[in-house]
Amino acid sequence: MLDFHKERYLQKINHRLAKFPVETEFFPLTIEARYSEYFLSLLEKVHKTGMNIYCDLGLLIPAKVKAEVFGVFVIKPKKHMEKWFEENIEMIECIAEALVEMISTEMEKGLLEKENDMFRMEIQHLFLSTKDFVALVSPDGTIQEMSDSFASYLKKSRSSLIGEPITDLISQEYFQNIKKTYENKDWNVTLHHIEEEQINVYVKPLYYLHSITSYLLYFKPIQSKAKVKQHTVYQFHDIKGVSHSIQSVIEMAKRVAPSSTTIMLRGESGTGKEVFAQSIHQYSNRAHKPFIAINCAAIPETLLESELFGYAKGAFTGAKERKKGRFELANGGTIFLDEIGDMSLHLQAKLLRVIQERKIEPVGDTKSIDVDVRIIAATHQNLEKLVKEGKFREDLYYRLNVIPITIPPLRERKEDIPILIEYFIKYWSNRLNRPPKRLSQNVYQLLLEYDWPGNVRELQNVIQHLVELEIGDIVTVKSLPDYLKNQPAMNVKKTNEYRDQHSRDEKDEIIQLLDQFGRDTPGKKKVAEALGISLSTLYRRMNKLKIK
Ligand SMILES: Nc1ncnc2c1ncn2[C@@H]1O[C@H](COP(=O)(O)OP(=O)(O)OP(=O)(O)O)[C@@H](O)[C@H]1O
Repeated sequence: MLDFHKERYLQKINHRLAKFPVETEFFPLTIEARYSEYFLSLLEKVHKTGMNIYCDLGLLIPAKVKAEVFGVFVIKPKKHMEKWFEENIEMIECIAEALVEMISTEMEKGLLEKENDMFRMEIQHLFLSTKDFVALVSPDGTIQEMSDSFASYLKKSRSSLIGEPITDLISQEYFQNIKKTYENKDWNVTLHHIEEEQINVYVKPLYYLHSITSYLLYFKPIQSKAKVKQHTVYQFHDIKGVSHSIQSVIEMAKRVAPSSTTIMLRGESGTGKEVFAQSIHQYSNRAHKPFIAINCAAIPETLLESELFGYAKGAFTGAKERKKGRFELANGGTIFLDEIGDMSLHLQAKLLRVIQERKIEPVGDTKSIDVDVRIIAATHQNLEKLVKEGKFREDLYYRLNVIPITIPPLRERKEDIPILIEYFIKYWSNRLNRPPKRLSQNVYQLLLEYDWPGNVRELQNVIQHLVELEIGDIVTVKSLPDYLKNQPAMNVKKTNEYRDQHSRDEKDEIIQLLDQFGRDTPGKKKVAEALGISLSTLYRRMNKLKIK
């Protein structure tokens, strides 16, 4: 994205040319057709050739970034100075060209820095979002980056590990072996932090100009010992929201949590179904037993069967030993069957038997095993429609739908947005090690007006993005993703309470910015820029809010 500060650059040129009787204007390539055809054709010519043109309108110099023309500076004589201009054109051209060149260099540098920042951010994002256990280590053994999931696996925070020596995790001897590696190698290591945990580490040295700049280490727990996630992280107090609708859902969930009744969680994607499932488990007397989650849509049918019910030794090629299924692993605790609407009819029949008989039959085994598991199912689909279409068994539907709990979409409980914003800002600032930011009034407004099709998960992602991207203390509209910036004006009916609170917030915000940037015109210009509004709008708001 091009960062062209037109006013600043024009000021720069005019300042340097101040002692000459000339004036400068800048024209982007996309200007309105109110200019004469002659002038437009000149602009086009400069654009196409990338060369200066001297004509009766003045001197036209192309403004370029990375050899691409993005606009044209026009330097023309002041009134009655045409003759002087003509006589001194060579000197003016020489100075002006050098100035335009300087601007280009400055912009290219800015662009490069921006690209570097973006690249760094993308890399960071990758390490934050990948489920793989990876670390980037410098040749002296310092951890430069580490995936969040690997840090969680080590029960540490990612930021506390970055900058630390890798030899805190693996032995010095292994690290020396890694350094001797010049191709992908596969080592078997024992991590210091996890007793008796055998883990494979693959090494990929990264080169720049024939020398190693870092090592990418890819850790993989040895399959037979790989653990299924059994712990929960959420409890009811983690469910943020003040709306009547979310509060009554929490109340209902708390009421039914202690018993072992089957629960069906309904709600759009990202509304918090898994958060509720974990909280219900934590609130039940099974809390100290396992909570096992499985996403029925994410695993192919053949695998899903053995994942759910396990398999006997020799059940198929590769089944070298008996494997427990998730139902068995959840024994005494809770199983969370996410995206139940995506389960095949064949597996639905098997699941129905488990519910009716409280027994499971591992694949390739004739003996069944007793299990005592509470089932919490979830779906974003319309199960009634699936039943009608013959895609979901009616008998299973009734068995699962004993207690349906529907979590409302975020757009129907907008009162929850402010508290969620505050919560996620705190969460991501801590997690990313950034000072907490504030949102400008306009950003706040746009977030309140947006429809949130991805619900709380989407809001969380947006806030993460803002905390990561914004350099200043206040997040302005500029930093919002385009789809939020450009949303059509919505006719959200704000309650008076909202409006009052917002006026107070807005007043505080403007006063704080004025204190920061100053109350003179340049200061106010900066305030307006930070708020993403024009100077005149700022004056109007100051008047309305009685700010002196
Ligand atoms: N009320 C809430 N308070 C705090 N965080 C929430 C809340 N609701 C959802 N979240 C967060 O939003 C994200 C999505 O939640 P979750 O995975 O439970 O949604 P889901 O309904 O199960 O989504 P999907 O159907 O796509 O699996 C999680 O990171 C969770 O922490």
